Amino acid sequence: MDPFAETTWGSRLMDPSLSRKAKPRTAGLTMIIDKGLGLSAFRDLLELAGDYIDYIKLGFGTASITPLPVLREKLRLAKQYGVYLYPGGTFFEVACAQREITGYFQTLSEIGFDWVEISDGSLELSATERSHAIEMARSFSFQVITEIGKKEKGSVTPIDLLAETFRQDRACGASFVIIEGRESGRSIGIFNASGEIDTNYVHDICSRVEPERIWWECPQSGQQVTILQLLGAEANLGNIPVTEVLSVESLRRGLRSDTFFTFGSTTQEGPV
Ligand SMILES: O=C(O)[C@H](CS(=O)(=O)O)OP(=O)(O)O
Repeated sequence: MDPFAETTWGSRLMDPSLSRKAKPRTAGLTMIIDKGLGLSAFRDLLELAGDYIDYIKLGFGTASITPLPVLREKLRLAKQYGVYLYPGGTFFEVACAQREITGYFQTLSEIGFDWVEISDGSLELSATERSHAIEMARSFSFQVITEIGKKEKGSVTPIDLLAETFRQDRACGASFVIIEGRESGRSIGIFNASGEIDTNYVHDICSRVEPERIWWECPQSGQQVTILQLLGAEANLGNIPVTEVLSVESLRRGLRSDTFFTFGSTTQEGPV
């Protein structure tokens, strides 16, 4: 039970209709990256912050080396807390390189996943191959997230190619499109070598696609602040470290100095 919800001010503070929509939501989504949490830590995380987590990505191909009973329990717990669990895009790319896409989707479906990620960060997929993969995932009844961007250091997707890939992914049935930021958030896509954001590029992207369908991979705290200040509290954020969920939610609600006057305070003038 939230102690603040019991108080007059607290009930207003925590009222989702005033600040944050309750789950399941379609905006202000938070995706976190799980790189190998054990079951106790996973359960703890959901117990503490399940209300603020929309998606959990099992990073890389870790789903395949997690003991199956543990994986199944993670899926069960995630569903119990209204969180969508899905394997990272690299796992799909491994299956792709092995020409095992059908087996990949079949296996994930049998285990009980509902969402998959289609990406080509480490390999080349033609536009036709990419569309085919999305459509095949949809034929297995998966909800699809795609990702745009190469994992190579210094890689930036030209805006025309990004917009066209986005348009095509959505036409094939992708629900959301991730802008690649990796776990580092450096020297890739919207980030320079120091992790600073190219805000012009971000605005260009938003002007060319449906911004509400984008997830911005933002592993670093300063990057989360910048994106939320630029795009608003309802921007979708991804690759959030497991220890940062409450911190990101605090940013969204103006409960941290960085966004205090942007989202938190409704009366910014005059004495308290
Ligand atoms: O989980 C993955 O496969 C990778 C990990 S990272 O973001 O490149 O560090 O992410 P994805 O966005 O799914 O390609």
